[in-house]
Amino acid sequence: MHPKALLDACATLVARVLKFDHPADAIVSRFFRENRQLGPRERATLAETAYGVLRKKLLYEHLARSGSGPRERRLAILGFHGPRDFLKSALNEQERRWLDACDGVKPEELMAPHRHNLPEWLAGPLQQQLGADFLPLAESLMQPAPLDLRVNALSAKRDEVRAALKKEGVQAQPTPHSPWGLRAEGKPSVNRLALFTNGAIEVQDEGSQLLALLLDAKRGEMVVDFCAGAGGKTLAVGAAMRNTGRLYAFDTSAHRLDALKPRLARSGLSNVHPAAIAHERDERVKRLAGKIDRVLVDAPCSGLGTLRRNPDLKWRQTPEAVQELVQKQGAILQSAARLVKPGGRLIYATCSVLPEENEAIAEAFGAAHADFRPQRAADLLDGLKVADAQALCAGGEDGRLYLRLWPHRHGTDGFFAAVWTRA
Ligand SMILES: C[S@@+](CC[C@H](N)C(=O)[O-])C[C@H]1O[C@@H](n2cnc3c(N)ncnc32)[C@H](O)[C@@H]1O
Repeated sequence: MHPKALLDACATLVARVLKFDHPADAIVSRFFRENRQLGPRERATLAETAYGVLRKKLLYEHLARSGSGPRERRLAILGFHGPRDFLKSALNEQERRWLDACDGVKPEELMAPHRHNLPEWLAGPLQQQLGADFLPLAESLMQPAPLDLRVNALSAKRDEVRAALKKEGVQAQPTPHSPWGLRAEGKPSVNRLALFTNGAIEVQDEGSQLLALLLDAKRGEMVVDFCAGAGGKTLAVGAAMRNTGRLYAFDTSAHRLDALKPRLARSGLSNVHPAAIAHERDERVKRLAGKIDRVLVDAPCSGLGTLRRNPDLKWRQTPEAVQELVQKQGAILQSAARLVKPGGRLIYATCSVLPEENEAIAEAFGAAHADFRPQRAADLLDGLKVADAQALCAGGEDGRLYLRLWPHRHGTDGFFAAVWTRA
């Protein structure tokens, strides 16, 4: 495709994602369906340009004020993902001069919002929470996430999968903490590999893998993944159970559970029982009360720990929506807790970085449920031989209570988990 035509297409896509009427990934997929002639490289440029603009929206809007021509075109130029020479061949002389001037702006000359690129309602609390670590977090949230894979412990060994990937031209390193993880170099498309279609690998952030590991579900147990969605964690838990016992995958969205089915078929698991529930107090939940060994509540949340993958979320979320989620999270955790049998384990997890969706929910639950004893996540991870477990945790008197993962510290999405045992 000619550079000029590609830049025009980028500007069109940027205009669409900036409407925020749908999630950015859905808008990008739709754009590709409408433009089937686009090759893989062009698609990568288009998607990364749109995501680049979402990641640095405040900075680019600030710089775009000084340019000329349509605003979306200026934003697409600033966020363009590709060689500078290629981009410049699509620009007129005036645009080239303007881009050079923009490239010359030094970070120290910028105002804080143009450096962190977060909405004020989010920047303030994060700054308060993190202090000097705020800017490193903001910077890490503007980077694309690496491609993490989870090796299906039921059917494959990590070293063998790593060697097989290498033969396919995919270089991958073992993830630092998850025993099931491989971090691929670059952005290889793994979906067409036999390793993927035969269920030996799934795409899953290392942080998600650690949540499933923390549940430590054993052979033959009764386990509930209360908010299973498309089953990312369900699949990891089912494999950890060695395809024995019974693993219920609940979710209120039948549509999301449908997406679990082909993944289940690939995985070779037959111990998973997906079930759509009407709400967290569904009859099915009541029938299983007090019978379950391990319950994972991967609660619906703001998703603000996943901004590397979903940069549009920072512009689409609102403080009001977070408050609604907080109510929901408390209610779901309380209902799901009823399932746990005496001696059983309960985990509350989110992929948010906000204390109100994390520690506050865990503390309120703990205060109201004396029969649930908090467990130190770091002790459990040590027991599972996870390297540097202490460094992955925070909270409690000794900083070992909660799993607390951060992109700038751990290279994962932002995750939180609290663990209890029922007395
Ligand atoms: C964070 S996502 C789950 C992601 C999934 N565990 C995974 O690893 O891929 C939260 C899920 O909670 C579901 N959900 C929302 N309200 C719920 C409720 N009241 N009871 C159960 N699930 C609910 C949503 O449909 C969504 O799929």
